[in-house]
Amino acid sequence: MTALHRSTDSTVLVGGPPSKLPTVHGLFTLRTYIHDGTAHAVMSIGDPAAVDAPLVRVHSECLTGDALGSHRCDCGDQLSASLAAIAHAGTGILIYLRGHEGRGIGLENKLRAYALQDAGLDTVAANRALDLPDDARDYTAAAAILNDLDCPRITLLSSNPSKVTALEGMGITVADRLSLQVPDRPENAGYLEAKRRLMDHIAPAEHPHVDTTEANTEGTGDTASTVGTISTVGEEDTLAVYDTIAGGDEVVAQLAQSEDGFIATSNGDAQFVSGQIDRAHLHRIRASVGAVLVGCGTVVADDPQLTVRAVPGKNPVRVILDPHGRIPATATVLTSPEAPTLWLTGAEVVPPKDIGDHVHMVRLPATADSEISPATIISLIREHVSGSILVEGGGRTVSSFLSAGVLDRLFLTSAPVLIGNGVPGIRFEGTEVMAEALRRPFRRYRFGEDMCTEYLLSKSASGGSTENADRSPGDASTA
Ligand SMILES: Nc1nc2c(ncn2[C@@H]2O[C@H](COP(=O)(O)OP(=O)(O)OP(=O)(O)O)[C@@H](O)[C@H]2O)c(=O)[nH]1
Ligand SMILES: [Zn+2]
Repeated sequence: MTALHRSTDSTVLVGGPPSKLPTVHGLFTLRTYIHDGTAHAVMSIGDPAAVDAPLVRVHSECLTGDALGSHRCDCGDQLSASLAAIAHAGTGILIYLRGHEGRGIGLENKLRAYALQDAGLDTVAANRALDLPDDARDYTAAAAILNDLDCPRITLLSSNPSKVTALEGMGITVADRLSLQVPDRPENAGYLEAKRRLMDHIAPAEHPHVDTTEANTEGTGDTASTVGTISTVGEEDTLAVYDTIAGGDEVVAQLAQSEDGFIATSNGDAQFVSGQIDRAHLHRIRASVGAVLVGCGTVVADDPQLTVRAVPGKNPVRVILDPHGRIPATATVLTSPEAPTLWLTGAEVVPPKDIGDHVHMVRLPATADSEISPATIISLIREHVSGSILVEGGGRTVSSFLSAGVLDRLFLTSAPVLIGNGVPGIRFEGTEVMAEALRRPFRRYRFGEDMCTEYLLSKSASGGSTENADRSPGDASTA
């Protein structure tokens, strides 16, 4: 890299000296590149020139989204998702293109366009009403910078195919394009929809992209070396585990809890412990199973729909474990026919009169201590539904299935929040000796801010879907 360069279009490109930039995502190197009188900021990690097709984000300046925290657009989310992805990869470049504000029309015009959008126009129509181009951005500087950094072949983080075309038109090879996974926000849903409909932006698949390259290596429980990750980029991969669950007859559990082990506050407020990616993950599991089971406490507290909404897919049969008929007649699972409901109740429970056709009451066997074993419940469900079963909540139900040893797989998501006291997540009678505590092969995924640990509890789960599982620390132990 030199301080003075002639770029491809013979405009002078001047690179400034690198300095350190510690960020929430990690330590980057920052330098400016002045191109045609505009200073662009270039952040990098590692030695991008040394790898084939490093991750590159070519980010268009957006004062409102990047700096002011606006949710009108997805720029701020894309910026931080790309920095996180680059930091996670350990190598990559973010080129922050100044002068691109408002797709090149400048801040003042963008705000004029916003005012028109407030009055009902979409993002393209608003530009046109102002006699401005749909997209006035020029990527010459980005191509020149990439050439100067010796990175003419890249993996581009973007949902915009015309960015790929523009860069390729200037001699950059886009070996791959990855969409960034950013949160769904009601405030920018219309804008994103318009970008997809009118500007050919590609919607990312609504599932996490997994990278388990670091997952679960052999060792002695050294956490640093046993962390696998899901990066939030990418749309090409699904978690292979969803296919395994969909094609099998496993008992899978999922629970999201705070770092200190609670699923809700002491008032029962559970909105929202974990983030959008974990929610998409949960919906993806729902779409992969034949039945989803919750305890009556969850229905009473949350009135869940238990349907598949965040991803495409079929609704599973909803199974409510309610020995004493505690759920109200107004519960969504009883009143809304979007999916069949199996209502597991005691013999004495009288159903409401106008119960919907989608509800099938299944009587639980009478037991001496009124505690029906998880194994009995599973076989009862299997009499009515085939495929895998998801045990979704609450904490008591999931914990009892875990400690009864009937789970094949547990996804336990830990959110970076401390509730202090509240509705407990996983709790079961523990061991006195640490060496006897429950350890199993596991994989870890990063769902944005959340960390999901997938415990491979049964032999079939470990053998079935992970190459690494049988080399893991916990495999030999039992509890
Ligand atoms: N004119 C105009 N510009 C907007 C509007 N909303 C966001 N922008 C600008 O759009 C630019 C970002 O472009 P986007 O279309 O969101 O995304 P992209 O960079 O083309 O594609 P990605 O690489 O997927 O992010 C930024 O400069 C924003 O300031 C709007 O409603 N009108
Ligand atoms: Zn923006």
